Amino acid sequence: MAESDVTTVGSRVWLVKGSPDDLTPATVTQCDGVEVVYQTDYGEEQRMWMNEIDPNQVKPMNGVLLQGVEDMAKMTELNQASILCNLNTRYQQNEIYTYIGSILISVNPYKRLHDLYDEKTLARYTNKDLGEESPHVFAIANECYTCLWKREESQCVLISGESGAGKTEATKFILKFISNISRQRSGKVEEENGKSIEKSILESGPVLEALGNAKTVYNNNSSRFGKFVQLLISESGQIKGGRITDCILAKHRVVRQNPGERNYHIFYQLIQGATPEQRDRLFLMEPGEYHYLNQSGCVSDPTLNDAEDWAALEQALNVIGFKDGQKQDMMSVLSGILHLGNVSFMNAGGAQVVDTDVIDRTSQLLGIDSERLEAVMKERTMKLRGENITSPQSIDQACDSRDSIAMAVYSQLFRWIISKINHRIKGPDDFYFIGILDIFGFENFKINRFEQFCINFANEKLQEFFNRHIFSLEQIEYNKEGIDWCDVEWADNSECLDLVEKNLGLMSLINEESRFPKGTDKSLLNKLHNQHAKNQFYVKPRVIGLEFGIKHYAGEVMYNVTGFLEKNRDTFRDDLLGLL
Ligand SMILES: Nc1ncnc2c1ncn2[C@@H]1O[C@H](COP(=O)(O)OP(=O)(O)OP(=O)(O)O)[C@@H](O)[C@H]1O
Repeated sequence: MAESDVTTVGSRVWLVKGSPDDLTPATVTQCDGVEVVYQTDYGEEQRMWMNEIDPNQVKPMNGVLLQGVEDMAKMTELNQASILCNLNTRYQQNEIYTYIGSILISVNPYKRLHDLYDEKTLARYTNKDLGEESPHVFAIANECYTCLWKREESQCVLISGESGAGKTEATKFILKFISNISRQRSGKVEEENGKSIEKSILESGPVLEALGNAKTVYNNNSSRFGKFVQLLISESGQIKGGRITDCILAKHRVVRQNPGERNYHIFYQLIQGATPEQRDRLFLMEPGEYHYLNQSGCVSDPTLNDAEDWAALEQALNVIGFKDGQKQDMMSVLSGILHLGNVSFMNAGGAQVVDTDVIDRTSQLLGIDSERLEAVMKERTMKLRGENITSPQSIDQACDSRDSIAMAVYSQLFRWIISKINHRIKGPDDFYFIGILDIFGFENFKINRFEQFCINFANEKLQEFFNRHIFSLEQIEYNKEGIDWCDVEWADNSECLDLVEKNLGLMSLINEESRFPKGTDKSLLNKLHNQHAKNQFYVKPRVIGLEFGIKHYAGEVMYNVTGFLEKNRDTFRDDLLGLL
């Protein structure tokens, strides 16, 4: 296509609004010789008299952008507008992947694109140099794989993006590609054993998703934990084993969810998928009858089939090698957690359990003594001069203890399952590995709580790593090799991270206030405001309420401090389990 002018119908142009960098892509939709109508890509219409068109306000779009550019590192005009415009042009052509150098940008199509991940495509990207074929997640996987030998060191794929961007799906495609190439390298003798380890690694996906993913308002299969999957590769190129490292599972979801969101998938899957005998043994009821599932007003999602997913989970557990007894124990613990949530309290000189049958069922399912369980929730025991002093708890405190136990039990179950998977897939560590890091994405809701604070902090850290890797370390390397380069300006987020994690930073103030017996969310907020109001990355709202804000690399997020101290304390409370 020829370079467009700015008045011919169909031409693509940039409309300049305000500063020269503030560009909006638009198309000429009408021109009668007197007036020109521009339709922006964002749905707005702008009219101009032909004789008043200012070349500084309307610019023809560069020809290459009209078709879309596969590698944006090759674009002469590289700014936010041209990047977005190029991604949009390609997206309209069902090209969801675009490179910027060796970085792959993926736009979530939210629909299955024909042939994009089939056998033929797998073959097309195998053993090719990066850039030889059009951009694809398989090309990145292939590059990682071949770099094990080219660079003689382990490789890592870092996947980042906001919640719902497609990180977990990308992780699965990378695993699929590497497992396919590994299979091709298999010698006959090793084939059987290798196949089962590789299958177990692939099947760990549905297990981890059932336990660690949940429906949120952004994504109906949102990861609420981070994972680092390592594939151990042999010198001859086969997957010989793997390792999964999890980080910060959002435990609070087990006991409370925001409106329209759900608890972890596995609870609903168990209820919908259990056989009648299992239902009886586990005292299962409908989701709406459990306090831990009915608070958000959402127990199902039309795009999720819990019964089918339960069947897939059972099959995955079988492939990984979970024994029947272990699966039954897992189900009992899950049902035990649900029943624990239904334990309620009344006031009679301190918290008393309303219905002891619920406690009995819970303790039977969790395999613990019912009197001990009741006592841990009703009473608080402190050691004073070597003596144990017991005092009754209020209803709120008892509910708090109940929820802490539920969260701790769930997180232990999660850990236990990951350790079982790791035991199954462990392999020799004598060559290099390919690591894939997939963590929960950046979030900015109407109301953001402690969970979002932790998630966004993790993403901010990841961004720092990315910046260091792409910009700082690269520039150091250029200097070392005496390569002539001009300074690249990049948004350094280290000061924002200092605000959160340095001495007297937000994190340490939250920890300090959590240890303070008289600390409240309000007193925490005052301390945060007093200490950091002048920090350029901190936002102190003009009207003082319950919020403070952080100017993250991905945008400003306001956090509501309600529950900050309670949730932060919960992270230290796994030791409650030790009491049982
Ligand atoms: N390449 C793709 N093709 C088709 N659909 C996709 C693709 N990537 C993602 N999706 C769709 O988008 C949904 C969200 O993707 P995914 O769960 O991978 O997001 P995420 O970035 O991991 O989110 P979170 O941070 O919340 O875990 C998927 O359930 C799927 O429906």
